[in-house]
Amino acid sequence: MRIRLESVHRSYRVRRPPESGGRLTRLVRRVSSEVEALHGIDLAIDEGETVGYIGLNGAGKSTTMKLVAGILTPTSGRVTVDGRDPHRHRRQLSAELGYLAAQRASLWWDLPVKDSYELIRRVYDVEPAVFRRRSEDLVSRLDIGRYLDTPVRELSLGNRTRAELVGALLHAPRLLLLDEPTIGLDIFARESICEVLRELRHDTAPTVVMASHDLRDVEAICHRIIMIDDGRLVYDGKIDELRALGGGRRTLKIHHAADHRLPELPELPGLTRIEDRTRTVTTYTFTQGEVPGELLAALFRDPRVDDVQIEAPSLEDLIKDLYLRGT
Ligand SMILES: Nc1ncnc2c1ncn2[C@@H]1O[C@H](COP(=O)(O)OP(=O)(O)OP(=O)(O)O)[C@@H](O)[C@H]1O
Repeated sequence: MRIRLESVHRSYRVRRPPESGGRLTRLVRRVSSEVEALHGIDLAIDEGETVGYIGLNGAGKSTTMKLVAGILTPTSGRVTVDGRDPHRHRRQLSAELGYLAAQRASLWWDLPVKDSYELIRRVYDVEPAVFRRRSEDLVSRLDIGRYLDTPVRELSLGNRTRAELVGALLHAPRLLLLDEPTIGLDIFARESICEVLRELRHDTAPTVVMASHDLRDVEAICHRIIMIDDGRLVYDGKIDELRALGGGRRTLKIHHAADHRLPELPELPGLTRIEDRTRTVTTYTFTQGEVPGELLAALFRDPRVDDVQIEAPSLEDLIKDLYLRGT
């Protein structure tokens, strides 16, 4: 499905104790004010794209997801999904939408997992044979077969999230909104979820928007990153383009004996010592091609140097840079 946001603003009205006044007044009186969560967001996501929507706490990610799902309406501006207002056409949209959010349970809390799935089948009118094939496949890939008779409320967070993901995919949605799908999960739960999401691309290829703090998941699933900060868009591009922003930048990490004084590295353009050095690791950044081979050879020959690593910056480093530059 195609998502468009045009100059979208969204604010919330909040009621707070007044700034001034005695303790009693502050206890009982409330004044209204507005919190602006989104300040004019423009974005376009096309059919079948997999987008990581990232931002710090309170940046406006969940607000955007709720606008796209039609749960909220913008204060001003326009949101459309396949050309339609998702709030006004919420019923039609729900047939095409899978929405998974840590704070929003879709399965029935007191029912065994398999009964919730049967209810979903009926709500979305999925043909029994198609439903059986799809549910067996998802249940086995997410490894939750042994919990099908367990009420949802008794599941651990990891198993509940896996069960919720099956529930969100049973009707083969064309749009999948994932709000922090792997938060608090162990490595096995995260990996099985990421694998299923990755395979979707070759299967039903829905449009996927995943809000996440976890860049490993975003890297594993998404081809594009949209980054917001304090309700404003600060980056929109392919992950490969973001990596290219790092250019030939590399880090040189020298692992050495505690407090070993390294020979002074020559003053080279672009070779910068990083100040977070520990007693056993000293780090520099440099531009590829600007650290001479003989310097590396000298480091390798030094008996008190244990290891020398040259690395491209991680996605996390590049994103930190973007925040520092953009704010
Ligand atoms: N129901 C609400 N009432 C009042 N303010 C709200 C409400 N929901 C969100 N906000 C405010 O809007 C801003 C954006 O919140 P939002 O939940 O969209 O951010 P987020 O990027 O999803 O954050 P997080 O990563 O912490 O989940 C924050 O300042 C938040 O406090």
